[in-house]
Amino acid sequence: MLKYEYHNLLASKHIRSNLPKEKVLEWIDQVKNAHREIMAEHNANLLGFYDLPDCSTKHIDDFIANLNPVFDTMLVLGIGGSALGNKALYSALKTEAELPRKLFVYDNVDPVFLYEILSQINLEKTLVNVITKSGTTAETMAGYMIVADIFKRKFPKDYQKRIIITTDKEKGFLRQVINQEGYTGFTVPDNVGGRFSVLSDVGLLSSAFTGIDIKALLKGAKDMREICWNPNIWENPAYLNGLIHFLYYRQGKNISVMMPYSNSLYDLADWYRQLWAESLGKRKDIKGREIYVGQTPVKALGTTDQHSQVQLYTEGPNDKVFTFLTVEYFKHDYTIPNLHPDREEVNYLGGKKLSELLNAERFATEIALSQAMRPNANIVFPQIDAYHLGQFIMLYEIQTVFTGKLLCINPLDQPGVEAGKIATYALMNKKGYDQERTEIEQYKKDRGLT
Ligand SMILES: O=P(O)(O)OC[C@H]1O[C@](O)(CO)[C@@H](O)[C@@H]1O
Repeated sequence: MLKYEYHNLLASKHIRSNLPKEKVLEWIDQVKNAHREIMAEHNANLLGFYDLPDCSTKHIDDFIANLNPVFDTMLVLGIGGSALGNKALYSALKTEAELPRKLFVYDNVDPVFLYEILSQINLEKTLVNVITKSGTTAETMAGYMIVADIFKRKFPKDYQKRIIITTDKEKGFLRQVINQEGYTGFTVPDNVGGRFSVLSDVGLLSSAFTGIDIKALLKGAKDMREICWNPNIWENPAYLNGLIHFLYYRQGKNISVMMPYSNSLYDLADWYRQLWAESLGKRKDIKGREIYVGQTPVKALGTTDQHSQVQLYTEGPNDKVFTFLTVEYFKHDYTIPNLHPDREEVNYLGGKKLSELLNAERFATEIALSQAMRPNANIVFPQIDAYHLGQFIMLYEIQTVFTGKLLCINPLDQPGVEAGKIATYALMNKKGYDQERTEIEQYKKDRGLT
């Protein structure tokens, strides 16, 4: 299992913090309530992500088994929850698991980024996967229309076999496109929100395509879920970590830094950023009262950011909780040769493994932060594989929903994203947004922009 090391989160002789174990214990009743609410919502079928590890993957296995072997690349067009999990899994495993097929994810509308991707892939060998739960997201729609147009022109006879679409099972424009064009369709379950959907078809299909062991991924998630059903916080890392982050947040630690000591896990921190930010950053509580809550997630990379961020982390405002991601075993490693045995400046490194240096530096940063009274946790991956990634995903999904309960907000919605989407529609002349367009024109006038 992943190891969750939380000793540097609680006050001790090493961490002078305002969070002794006794303070955590004062919250046991609220934890029980939150647990009861989560169980009730799960029983009412509202928390679909809990059940994803039990779902059959036969449709994915069959699709991959029958796929034209010419395909060696998948291009995902999606954004947010329809992209970040796919990227995180692929980046984590592409080298460690020596994946046989490639994945590109176009999750922006930056034209140069699209050009870059299209100039690197062989269209003949590329399967396009358009992923959007709502089927309306402007960024994904724009990418879809450009790429589908290219494919239709280049492969007029069989473009339908080169594009697949993952979207709601009934709703939305793209479901109609699937039916009209004859594309193969995959489904984002109703009761699974975008940022919780990586273990559904959204993330499983691209993973299975690239060669990731999706059974192991789901098994990891399932094993972590078993642990995290437990209302006892000392045996439930999702609840304990959620509670501690919540209590620190109440003490003014507004920032949660996730710092993998592994380039392969850096995109996993990006996946976490969306999960934590979109789920917990809320203006209103569940009763509709304005509360403006949320802890800002930040990603940092060890050791790289030791030489960029750690000065701030140790001596700047004490407003952060840190989470290291550590890897015990790296499949590919190097021994540093003792190139200058008589030079003290470097001979201490000779004969050591790079992974040994990496993990020593991780531990050194833990010590430095602890000495500076900065609470920090460590999540240890015995190795980077699908099984442990599945555990990590389930751990953080449960932690996020649980923390949302403690904050008395709805961790499953994202009303704040709507304002930007509506303004974009108005600016791009989408039908039905005349009122907003008029307001924007006025705004531009007031700012002297017209
Ligand atoms: O899968 P969709 O519907 O295209 O949404 C993409 C992303 O956009 C959001 O709705 C808002 O950013 C996210 O919650 C979601 O993951």
